[in-house]
Amino acid sequence: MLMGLYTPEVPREKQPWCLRQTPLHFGSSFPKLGCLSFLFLTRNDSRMSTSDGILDAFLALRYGRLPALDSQVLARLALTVLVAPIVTLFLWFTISWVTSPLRGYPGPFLAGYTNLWRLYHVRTGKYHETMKKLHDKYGPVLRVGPNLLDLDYPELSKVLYGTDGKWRKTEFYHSNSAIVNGKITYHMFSTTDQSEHAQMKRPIVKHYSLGSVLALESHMDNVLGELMQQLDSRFAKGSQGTCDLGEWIAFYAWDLITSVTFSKPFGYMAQGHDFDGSIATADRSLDYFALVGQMPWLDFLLDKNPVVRVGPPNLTNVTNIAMTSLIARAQGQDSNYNPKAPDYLQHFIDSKTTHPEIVHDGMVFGYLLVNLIAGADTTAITLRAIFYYVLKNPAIYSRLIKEIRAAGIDKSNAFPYSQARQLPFLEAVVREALRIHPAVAMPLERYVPAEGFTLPNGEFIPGGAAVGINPYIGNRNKSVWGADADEFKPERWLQDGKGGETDEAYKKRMQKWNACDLSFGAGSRICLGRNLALVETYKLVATILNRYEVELVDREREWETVNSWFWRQKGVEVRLRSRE
Ligand code: HEM
Repeated sequence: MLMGLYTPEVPREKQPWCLRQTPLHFGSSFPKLGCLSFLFLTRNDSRMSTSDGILDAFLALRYGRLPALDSQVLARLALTVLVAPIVTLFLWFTISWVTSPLRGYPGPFLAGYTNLWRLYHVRTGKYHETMKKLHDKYGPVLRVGPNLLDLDYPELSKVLYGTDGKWRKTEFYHSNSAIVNGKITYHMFSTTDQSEHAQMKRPIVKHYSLGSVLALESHMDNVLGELMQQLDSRFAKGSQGTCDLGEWIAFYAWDLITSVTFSKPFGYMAQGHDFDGSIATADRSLDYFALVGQMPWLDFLLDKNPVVRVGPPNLTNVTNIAMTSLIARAQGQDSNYNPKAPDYLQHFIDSKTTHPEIVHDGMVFGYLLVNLIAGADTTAITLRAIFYYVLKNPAIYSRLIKEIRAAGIDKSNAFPYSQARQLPFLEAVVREALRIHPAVAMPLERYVPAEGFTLPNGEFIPGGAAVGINPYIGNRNKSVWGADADEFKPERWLQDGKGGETDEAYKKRMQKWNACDLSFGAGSRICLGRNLALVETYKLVATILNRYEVELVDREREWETVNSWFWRQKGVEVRLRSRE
């Protein structure tokens, strides 16, 4: 019977979308199983046997002929219609579980049985911690879903996240999409189609190179100027209240991304709060994305259904700003724009001319939204992690201050990137903060290519199974980073003078670590904005610490973190004093 239900001849990618979300070997059998459950539930009724009652009901539907059903039969039919889906689901999950090729992989029983298990753990906001404990218990390969393995093999990053595009993103990413002209439209981050992705990326990728990002430095300096002015007047001079630096970092990151994108800050720093609620709404959207991604078909029920839209919340103001800026610029009426200081909007509009066969207005709009949605919170998370860990460790703080102050940059100016980038301890701090607190802390899911894959421990994963490395797990793997992998130790990124590490050995170690560090992802889907994020980060940290003495209000207090794909934090409260 099982063989009859299984239809391996239908290629997985040709199966209906919702069935592709199911355990890989059993997906197309769901409707057959449903019919079987229905027949099973109706089998013993003397008055509505499978051969008469169901036939009658079928004829009624097909030819409009009313069957001769009495009330008992109708009650039985109604009950069956209600119970059949439940029985079907139960059978479906059970048979899938029993016959799954991933069945031998270790993990909690429920995880292998249903994705609801993962959905529950994502909902707690502590997904990464649970997974870390489970890896400690079960080892490097952990079954976290009927068709998903979480791998603690950071050395496989180059394979899973290669440049050949063979390991396709899973449908986890699909809910980050919109319906445009009646069609679901994905953007560069959410498309799982590698050729569509390459086509989207080609026209704009050069604008994210380090050289292009540095051409935006004047925008960044303006934003830093505004930040210093606000921090001076609100916290560092006069009545000295405490400053929620974590919150101000978010204002900075959002104002900066809109400045480099539209030549106009959102205005969070000027107003001193999330005045339009967009920052909070972005958090809610991420909550939706992280949850629904565990069972992607939910997005069709909650967001893409034609009747009532339930979620995620709309980023109305963000989309409005993108739309009005695009229209004003296209009509030559954008008073914020200075042609001598180009911005992303101009680059995107120009790409319509350089790549007319690919780029249209809808894509320009998509590029703008990706910049705003992917570029602000991620950078803010990294900056918060830097300040939190540095301020918690007085020795690290002193060493960093000494290095920054020795550069001799006037404290009333924004720190130039060219100078900040030459500070080795600052670099070590940035890299360590990205390692210990990656902005993305859930697995970067990919499908194993058709031929399958053999793990370093010799186990084989069949093609079509989903796997992922979670940057949080990989970045704390003790065999790569050492026994102290859970500690914040920037020195680990420097050449070990005391241990007598040779230049050659240091170079080799860095090569290995660079290949294992997934803080920005890797390969063809590596973070597009990493240069922008790093330039922003170096400049902000150096500027603030050059200008102010900063201390945590309570060095013993832990911050609060919530993991919704982005691992965001709350509570970096500081006192600021302008340096003499
Ligand atoms: C410190 C800050 C940042 C961190 C830690 C970060 C992290 C990441 C990670 C881990 C991915 C890979 C996701 C995956 O493979 O599933 C990613 C992708 C991406 N990031 Fe970032 N990001 C940061 C800043 C930015 C900025 C500033 C931008 C844009 C302005 C940006 C745009 C993107 C885009 C477009 C993708 C998708 C790339 C693709 O699929 O081709 N990110 N980021």
